[in-house]
Amino acid sequence: MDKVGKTQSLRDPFRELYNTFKGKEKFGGFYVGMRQTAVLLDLDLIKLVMIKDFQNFANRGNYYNEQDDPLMAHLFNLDGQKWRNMRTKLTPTFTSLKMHHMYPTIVEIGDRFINLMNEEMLKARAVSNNGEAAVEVKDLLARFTTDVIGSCAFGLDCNSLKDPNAEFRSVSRRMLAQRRHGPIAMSFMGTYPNLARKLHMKFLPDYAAEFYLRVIKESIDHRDKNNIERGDFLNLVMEMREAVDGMTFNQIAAQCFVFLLAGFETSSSTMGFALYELALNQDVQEKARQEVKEILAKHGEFTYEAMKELKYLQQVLYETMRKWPILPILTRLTEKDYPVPGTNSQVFEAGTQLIIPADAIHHDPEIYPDPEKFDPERFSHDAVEKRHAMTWLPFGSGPRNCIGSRFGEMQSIVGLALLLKKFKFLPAKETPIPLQLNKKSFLLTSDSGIVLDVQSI
Ligand code: HEM
Repeated sequence: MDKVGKTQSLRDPFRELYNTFKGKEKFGGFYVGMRQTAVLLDLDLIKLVMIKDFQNFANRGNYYNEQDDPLMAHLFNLDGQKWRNMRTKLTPTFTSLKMHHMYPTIVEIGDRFINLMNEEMLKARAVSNNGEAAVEVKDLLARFTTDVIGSCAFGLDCNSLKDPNAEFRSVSRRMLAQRRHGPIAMSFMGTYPNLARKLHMKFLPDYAAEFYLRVIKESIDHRDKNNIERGDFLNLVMEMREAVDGMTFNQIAAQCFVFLLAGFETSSSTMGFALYELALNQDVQEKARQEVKEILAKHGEFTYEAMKELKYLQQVLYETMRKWPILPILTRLTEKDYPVPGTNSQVFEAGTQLIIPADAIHHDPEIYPDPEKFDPERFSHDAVEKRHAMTWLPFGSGPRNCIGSRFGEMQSIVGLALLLKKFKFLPAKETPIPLQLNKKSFLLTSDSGIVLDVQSI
């Protein structure tokens, strides 16, 4: 583990551990500081933890300090009854009906995104000396998803597509690139949360907290002053102020913060990985493009129903998320002592941190033969039916899974379909093969963006 952040990324030690002990043990263990940690190696045990015996593993046990760092008391970090109440309140955000309503906005922003991609391609070609138009696509994708989540969830125009240095995008970019603390302080906060809170230790950099709190406050004030009701996420959380157990401004702001952050970063990274794989696998790219063209010709325009018919593109997305799960490991905390079924009286003691090595499972050759191969056929209906339910975990699983999975999937499919219709993606001279990962990030992300040769078709 001490190589993580230096020569290894977070996924690497878990792959090693999984590959060494899988099939021999149901779990492997070590200590992080004073905390007992078990890495689950058995799919049935993972299913028990995430679904069947979920009541005993509902928490993640992440550090947050509500007093000094209020934005971090969000759904991903909350535990216990606070999490349960909040999850119930936020669940209606992405019902089918709401997704249907948001869809035209995503396509509209998508069209602007395509224009921007075109401009960037022309600019790159104009300065190229080898005929390539080498474009860094990941930041463009993040500008697309920032505007989508800003608009769909908050009715905000984040302006990221028009202006690359728009405050919204630049603060988010800086915050994701730099951490407030190094690994020692992070481990201290995880191991001694109560002491860390007494020491007023925060997670978020102050400039980011100030920015997000200001933007969220301005949005709420604007809606209050002008009596605006839009039926979106912001509306939903604003209504919670009036409930008997009403939420404070800081509690609302924390949920807005995590929806903004998770809304753009996860989907844009996933789409970046998808384009990278499509550039290296031209046959897959062509097949996906043909599907997009056929479905669009059939429907005449890119409607919600048309999007739902893009089955092969969905397989491309699922295979991308198998190879490149944005959260390479998932975590749960043991609440009460748990005798591990099928073992010789082994017990997860209360307080044991459990790790589900999603990335390692996704690369197990016994589950996915030739795991480095990018093969969307792995996600045909029949192939999926034959696999254990815990073999694909990009959105986690069970009651604590990703609350925005359907929205993330929808915006990724729309973005990819619009891109494939207009552009062809190829590796550029400076595209690193294999892709280099950012070793300091908790999230799986490429080291220096994703540069591809973009051609119009
Ligand atoms: C491709 C896109 C996305 C990926 C790959 C992704 C992945 C994940 C994963 C792996 C988890 C942890 C699940 C677990 O522990 O079982 C998670 C949780 C979460 N995600 Fe996503 N996510 C995506 C999009 C989104 C979007 C669009 C939103 C909101 C707008 C969102 C909001 C959240 C929140 C709030 C949680 C915490 C849920 C809880 O603890 O109750 N995610 N996500």
